[in-house]
Amino acid sequence: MIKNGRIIKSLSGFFYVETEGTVYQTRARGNFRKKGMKPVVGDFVSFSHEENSEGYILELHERKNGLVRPAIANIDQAVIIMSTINPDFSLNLLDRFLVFLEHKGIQAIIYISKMDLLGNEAERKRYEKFREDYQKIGYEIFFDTSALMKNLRDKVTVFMGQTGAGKTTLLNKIAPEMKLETGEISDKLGRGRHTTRHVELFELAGGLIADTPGFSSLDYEVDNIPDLNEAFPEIAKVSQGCKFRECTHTHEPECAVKQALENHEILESRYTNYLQLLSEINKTRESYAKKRKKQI
Ligand SMILES: Nc1nc2c(ncn2[C@@H]2O[C@H](COP(=O)(O)OP(=O)(O)OP(=O)(O)O)[C@@H](O)[C@H]2O)c(=O)[nH]1
Ligand SMILES: [Zn+2]
Repeated sequence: MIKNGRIIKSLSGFFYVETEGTVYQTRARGNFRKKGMKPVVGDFVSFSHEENSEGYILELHERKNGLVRPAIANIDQAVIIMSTINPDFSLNLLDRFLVFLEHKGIQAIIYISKMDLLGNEAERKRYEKFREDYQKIGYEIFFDTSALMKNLRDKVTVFMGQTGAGKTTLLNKIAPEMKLETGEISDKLGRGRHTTRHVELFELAGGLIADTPGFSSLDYEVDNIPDLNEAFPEIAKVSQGCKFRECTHTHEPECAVKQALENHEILESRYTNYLQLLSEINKTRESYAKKRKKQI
């Protein structure tokens, strides 16, 4: 019998495919590897299933997006967890996460942890202002878990953030009954560099979530993005008014982005981070070009 479903877990060569509330243990047929395709958690697949025997994945359906580490496909959204302190809040890091997600076509949601550690009202106001600014760009920002939870329903969500930002704490708050499992994911699996990653989607708050243990900064490289402009939605929008279509918003005349910056319609920190990323991307390109020249 042939069925369609979604891979919700991959472990030791097996893929666990869920369809209509039942999970089937399957393997991938060898011909996927030959084609350089590998099923990953989140993939929609067709698979064969016979009574009392192992199923086989027959076909991978088209992916809308995917991450390499952890290997997950068809992600609806990512919650970026940033702490106020310990580690210190950084707009630069936040913008890097956002650019990475824009590039991947994954909707970003921002959650600020450790708001309770803020010293006074003035500090809190700064975060309110930051929330206002980023909401204008189009990003949702949450300071508390209950509002965040409502946004997890019917979505496949990944959580990302620096070590110590409070990922595990947040997951435990969202689903206290999962305490053991999140502890298990965080402590035993996928921590070491060379351990095989166990990837799994859990049902949580009416949606599916993937914890992403040991997500390192290398996993969200942003120096290979072909069109940085597009990864900054507010810059992309304004740049339609630039005189030159290929405007990089650095030195060109009649640049609408620089104009918007002057008018305080674009945040200075966003523009600074844009410039920094642009220069990193250009450096990477140059070093590739040099390498290629040497080979020739
Ligand atoms: N006061 C306060 N402490 C928090 C909050 N969230 C997390 N912490 C603390 O911050 C530390 C790190 O939190 P974790 O949840 O382990 O962070 P993590 O992102 O899972 O870190 P890794 O497991 O290293 O990836 C712990 O000591 C938590 O108790 C918060 O909202 N308020
Ligand atoms: Zn421009």
